[in-house]
Amino acid sequence: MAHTPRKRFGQNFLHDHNIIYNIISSIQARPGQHWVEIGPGQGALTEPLLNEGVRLDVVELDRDLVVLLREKFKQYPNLQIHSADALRFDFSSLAAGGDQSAGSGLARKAPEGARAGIARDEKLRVIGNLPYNISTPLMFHLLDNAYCIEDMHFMLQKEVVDRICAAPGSKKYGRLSVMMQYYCATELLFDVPPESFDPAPQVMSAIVRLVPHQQPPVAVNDMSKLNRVVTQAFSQRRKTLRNSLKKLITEEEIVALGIDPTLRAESISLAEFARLSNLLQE
Ligand SMILES: C[S@@+](CC[C@H](N)C(=O)[O-])C[C@H]1O[C@@H](n2cnc3c(N)ncnc32)[C@H](O)[C@@H]1O
Repeated sequence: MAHTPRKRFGQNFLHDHNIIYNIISSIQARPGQHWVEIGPGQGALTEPLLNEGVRLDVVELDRDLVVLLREKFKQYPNLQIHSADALRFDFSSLAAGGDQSAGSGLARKAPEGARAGIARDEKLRVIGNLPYNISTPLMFHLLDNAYCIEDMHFMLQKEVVDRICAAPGSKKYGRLSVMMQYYCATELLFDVPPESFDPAPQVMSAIVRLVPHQQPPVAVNDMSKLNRVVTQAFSQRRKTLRNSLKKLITEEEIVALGIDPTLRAESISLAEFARLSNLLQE
């Protein structure tokens, strides 16, 4: 039976074969790799991925779609379908060694005491045409398990991809840019127009590639402090640092770090935010 797209689950199904082909070409899936797809829907990306010979776990919230997927892909032994909310799903349980290992030190909740690392070819490769309303929390949830993730490819609102990839000095540069770039190398691959989906969303979409860093790109003593400084600085983005951060850091302290306190948050690099955050007491 045909499935009627459900707005509450952010269902905009991809039907443009050229876009599907471009996605599959750019991700370079190889037989034997372990992939995870979030929100497989009716299987627009699932089928070509399975045909690449990968091992695939998919996580789908809509139970009707889970039934449809089980029927449609019953001949594929390389597919595991999880009827679950991706926001609560324990992705580390899928990786080789489960939650026993940690490597980069970048996992937001790296398993305690484990430093051994996990081999590159055992890491998960993640893909998803994400429901736009949960895309940001879902990316941060996945980054909790960055140590077991090789890379992630997501279809997101183009506006969000632009913000993730923005460099200092750009109007789009903000909290999401700084925090995502701390965890990952980010790259916009290509744009996807609304008519590629059914139903067509109101906005342009784009594909982003996120590759978790093996080592932190800058030294941050405490991620919650980095988050606090960045949030505070961008909550008043028109103000200079000496004004926006005055409750947290004095002007003299900013100067002592070699940072111009008359600059605005949008010109401050990740490395400078890291140095500012390392000054915070509590
Ligand atoms: C934008 S659609 C993409 C569907 C399909 N991948 C495609 O490209 O046509 C988003 C999918 O994510 C599913 N979804 C929504 N919220 C979810 C959640 N919290 N966890 C897992 N899947 C979810 C929806 O049911 C839907 O299948």
